[in-house]
Amino acid sequence: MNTLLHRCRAQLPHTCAGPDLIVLQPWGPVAPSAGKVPWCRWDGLPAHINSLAQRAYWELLSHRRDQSIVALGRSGAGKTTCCEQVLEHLVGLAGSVDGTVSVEKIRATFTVLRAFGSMSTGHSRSATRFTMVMSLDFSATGRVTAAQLQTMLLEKSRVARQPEGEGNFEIFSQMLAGLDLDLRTELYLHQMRDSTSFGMGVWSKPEDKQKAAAAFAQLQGAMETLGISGSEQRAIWRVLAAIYHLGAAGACKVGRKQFMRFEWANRAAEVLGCEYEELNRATFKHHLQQIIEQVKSGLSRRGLEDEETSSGLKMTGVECVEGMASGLYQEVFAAVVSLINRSFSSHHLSMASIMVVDSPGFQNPRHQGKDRAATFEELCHNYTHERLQLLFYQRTFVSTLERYREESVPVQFDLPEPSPGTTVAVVDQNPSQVRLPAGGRAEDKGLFWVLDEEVRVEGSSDNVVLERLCAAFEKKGTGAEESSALRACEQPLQCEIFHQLGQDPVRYDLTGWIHRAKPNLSALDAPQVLHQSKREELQSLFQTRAKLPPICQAVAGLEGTSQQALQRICAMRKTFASSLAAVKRKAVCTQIKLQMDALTSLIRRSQLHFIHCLVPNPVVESRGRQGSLTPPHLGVDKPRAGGPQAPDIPALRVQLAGFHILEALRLHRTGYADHMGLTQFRRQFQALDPPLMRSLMSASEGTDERKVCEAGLRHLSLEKVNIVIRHKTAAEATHRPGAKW
Ligand SMILES: Nc1ncnc2c1ncn2[C@@H]1O[C@H](COP(=O)(O)OP(=O)(O)OP(=O)(O)O)[C@@H](O)[C@H]1O
Repeated sequence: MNTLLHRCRAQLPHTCAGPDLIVLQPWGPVAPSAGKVPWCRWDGLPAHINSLAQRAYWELLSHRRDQSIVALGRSGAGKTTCCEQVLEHLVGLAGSVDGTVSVEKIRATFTVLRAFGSMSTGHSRSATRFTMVMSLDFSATGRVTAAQLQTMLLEKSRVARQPEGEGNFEIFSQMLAGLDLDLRTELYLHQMRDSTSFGMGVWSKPEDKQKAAAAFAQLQGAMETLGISGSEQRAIWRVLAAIYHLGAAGACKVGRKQFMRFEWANRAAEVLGCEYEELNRATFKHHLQQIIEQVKSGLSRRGLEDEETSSGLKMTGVECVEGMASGLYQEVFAAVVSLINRSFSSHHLSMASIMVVDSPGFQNPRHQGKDRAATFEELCHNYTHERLQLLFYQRTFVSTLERYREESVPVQFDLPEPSPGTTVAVVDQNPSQVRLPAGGRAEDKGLFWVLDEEVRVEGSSDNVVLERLCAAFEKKGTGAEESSALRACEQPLQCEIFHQLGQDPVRYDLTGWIHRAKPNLSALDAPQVLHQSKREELQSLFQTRAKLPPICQAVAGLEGTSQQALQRICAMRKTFASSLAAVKRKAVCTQIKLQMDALTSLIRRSQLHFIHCLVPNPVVESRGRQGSLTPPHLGVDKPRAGGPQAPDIPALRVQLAGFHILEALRLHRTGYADHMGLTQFRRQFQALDPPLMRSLMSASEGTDERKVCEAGLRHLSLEKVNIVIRHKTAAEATHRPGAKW
């Protein structure tokens, strides 16, 4: 038997509501003095974000349970800034066992991550383009023992292709502006191409180039703080320079697949420390590359045939070069993550961890006043965001109501509708893996599955993908628009997904998506080029990645020595192992879903805290666009003046409603804010009244629990505490205090 004590809300006037924290940026998406964030609220009180960090820390110490802090919100709402602040605060508050983890190193990590993983977009000057979990491990005495960074879902295709008006990863412009002359000459960057390569090295004003050079100096300082040696840094610049040369080399658009400008391709090979022919083969001649590898590893011809079939549509020369560039970038990014982890690793024993999760924010071109439809990459970021939102929904509403029901606690509250699961299903529903909603059909697959299937069908097209999607998810008839999660637009190959619980629909253009879902064999061959480099510094930097199973290639940070780190790595690998067939098929879209599954499986067992970041005054919310259904509250066009602006109330309403914030507050007020098991109650109140605790102890061994508890609580003047007696669930029965769930 297990007694649970519910504290009434009336006794807890200061507890936080369902959403742990709502952060409102005072200055809008771009700070007036970028870099110096005014960390104060409207009323000038100290920022609340530190209180949330503190609460997670105390929960970790008192329950000995892992904690996760997840930031949610639109792109540019301040999630990364919040995550950095949380981590800095935790490290400053708890202190480190031996100085392995320090506030300076956390800052340096974010400087490095911003350079390698962010870019300037219409939403933000530094928009994150990957998802990360930064874990801090704590000892039993509450000090930080180690940290580990894991990253996934890097938008690597950005290296070669950017939407109009948006930039490449910041590191390229920083490096091209800031490298010293000697290194520049060594890497053949002293003489740049007239036209830009992959959109790199473009500065609209001379000051921008100066700023980029200053940022590069800062980045080098941060890398030194993290113990990244000069030779490791040079190895990184070599790969980045090679990507630049590949962009300059380009590919012939007609005839044989080959580089268009031989001399630039030759430079790429030289800085990578390989022969031109090797690079040429890895980029264009995958068939030959596979034969060589299979002869080396002694595999049969059968495996080769599978590979050929899985390549689906034929790749063009341009796609080959782009794939090689993005594959190289993924490897360099992973190497940077593992260097950061090296700097934070230790062998000290840890009790539990706090994981901080940051991901690219929700994005809709309409927020920037743009008329274009969203891209496949934007869909992937929106999917990531909604998967995390679904976690919030399940924790805040589904689990809480389930607990009330199990414990027969009367609470008048209906599960809010719709759930973020509705739009998540449009993207990743697989009828063979889930119970279908009423009326659902076995062939109603989500976009990712449809794309992975169609890419293997000879002669299939984007149109077929859209048709299958509409047949599965578009509802027709009266009132369909309110309940549908998707609708086809008037424009060809376009559809609208009703994200954010229908509050913020995004119009997508599916042109070329079937090509996006195609495994890019050049990208898959890129690691080989690095592993076989003749340059020692490259070899030593990338050899450790060579030992990783290829299924985990897209996830970085799968190295670590401490017990906590190994547990996290194990949780991630398990997810990929569960869908080995898709991984073997190199199914691109399924792997996006698997990366998200890996992230959720990592944090699901921990106690979750959410930070909802809101943008108070988005650039422009556009009115009634062609082909898109704009809710009336979005139809506000506002001129933007300099300085702080008054908040845009309709836009804020959309964000609040899109998160179910008010419902979460309502459940918090009508339900019971806190609950506590008998064991924990005993631990917490032991010192207050030892005789009461003794009687509670005996109560759990068979006497009338309720009466003893009531008497005891009266004695402690806690009459409003609600006592529920119930049998332990199977999970609780196997749970040992202090052990992980
Ligand atoms: N509380 C704040 N007040 C003012 N400016 C802020 C605040 N938080 C963040 N900013 C600024 O807003 C910009 C975007 O912040 P940040 O990169 O943290 O957003 P984000 O939500 O992580 O965006 P994305 O999802 O695109 O990565 C930065 O220039 C940052 O300096």
